[in-house]
Amino acid sequence: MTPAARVQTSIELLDTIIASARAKGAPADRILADWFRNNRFAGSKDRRAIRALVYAAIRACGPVPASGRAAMLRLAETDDDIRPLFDGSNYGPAPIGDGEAVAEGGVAPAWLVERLRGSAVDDAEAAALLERAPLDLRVNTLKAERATLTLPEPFETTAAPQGLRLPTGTLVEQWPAFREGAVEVQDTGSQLACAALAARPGETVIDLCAGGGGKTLALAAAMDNQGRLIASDTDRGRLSRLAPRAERAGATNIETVLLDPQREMEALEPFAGQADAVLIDAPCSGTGTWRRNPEARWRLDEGELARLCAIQARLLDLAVGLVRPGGRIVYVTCSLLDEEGADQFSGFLGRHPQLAARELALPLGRAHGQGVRLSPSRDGTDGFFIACAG
Ligand SMILES: C[S@@+](CC[C@H](N)C(=O)[O-])C[C@H]1O[C@@H](n2cnc3c(N)ncnc32)[C@H](O)[C@@H]1O
Repeated sequence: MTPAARVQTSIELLDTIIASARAKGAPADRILADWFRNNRFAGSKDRRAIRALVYAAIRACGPVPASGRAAMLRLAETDDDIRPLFDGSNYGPAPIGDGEAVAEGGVAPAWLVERLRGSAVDDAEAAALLERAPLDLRVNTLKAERATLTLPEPFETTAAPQGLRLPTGTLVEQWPAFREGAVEVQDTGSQLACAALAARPGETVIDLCAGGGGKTLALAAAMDNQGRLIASDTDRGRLSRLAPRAERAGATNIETVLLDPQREMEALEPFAGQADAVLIDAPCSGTGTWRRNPEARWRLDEGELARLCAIQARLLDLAVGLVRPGGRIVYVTCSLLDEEGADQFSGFLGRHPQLAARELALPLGRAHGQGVRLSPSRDGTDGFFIACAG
């Protein structure tokens, strides 16, 4: 493909991604993967270039752009290589017309920028939410140790006890160490969220929103496979991905429990008052993960945010009935919005005066409200709010 044809293809893909974001349909990654599968004439260099163009255009536009072309024109304002490719050549984009609409730039839609400012996220911190994330790994101590592990490519260690960092795009899935379960892909912030729970061998631990089990596997390793680790979620599809991952990781103490939304306690009743620790990795807006998923800014609206906040509050209250006296509840969101983090947690403590915030000794982050905030600009991790009550 010519460079101009790559730009035009990216514009058309952006049109599909924009329509899908408005309709809450397939995510950008899936749309790209489908296009690559159905258009084999695009070679690996074309695919790489198109992916880079599409994601750079998504990052360049704050609010949802009117069209893929307007989004690409926004990117062209900061990338001098793109503008000359609007040359009307075969398969390339038409020349730029006088006064043609250019999409709005910025970090996010205006209402969301306001909410971030109101959550003490300054402009530099907000901009860092859109930088490209490195690739972080966690060494799985059920199979290996960071100090002695050898890998095919050089790596740095991170502040997480078993964290490694490699350049974005490293193809770790092909490494024997990955296939054998010695390493897992996991952001350093996520690793620290697990460390905050300080799960110990022999304990009863509930990972209430386990999803595909990214954090469950880290908890199993911290527990050295000893004790009970209950992984629950309302999403059957996500939860079903946990078993093969656990097998690969050599994690043997995990029990999965599928929850009925609104009636979660029915399936969790056997564990009422039993848990030493409950991790709530709550569903949230994901503002802290825009580095990986910049298009999420276009999918969120105020109604959805309010809906997520209501679920978070309900899950926090529910966890109180699961912990034994003296047990601990760790609340985590990958968001920098206070309504999902510091304010949500304070509201929770206000409703449960028998509980108090417990101090977290994490190697990164800074105190925020009654918990800790991790941010891409200061900590080099995804954005998180993490707090512990007991
Ligand atoms: C942030 S994700 C969890 C990610 C997961 N812990 C990991 O590390 O890979 C939030 C999860 O909460 C789940 N969820 C949503 N509503 C829930 C509810 N009412 N009870 C339990 N889980 C819920 C979602 O299905 C989603 O998997």
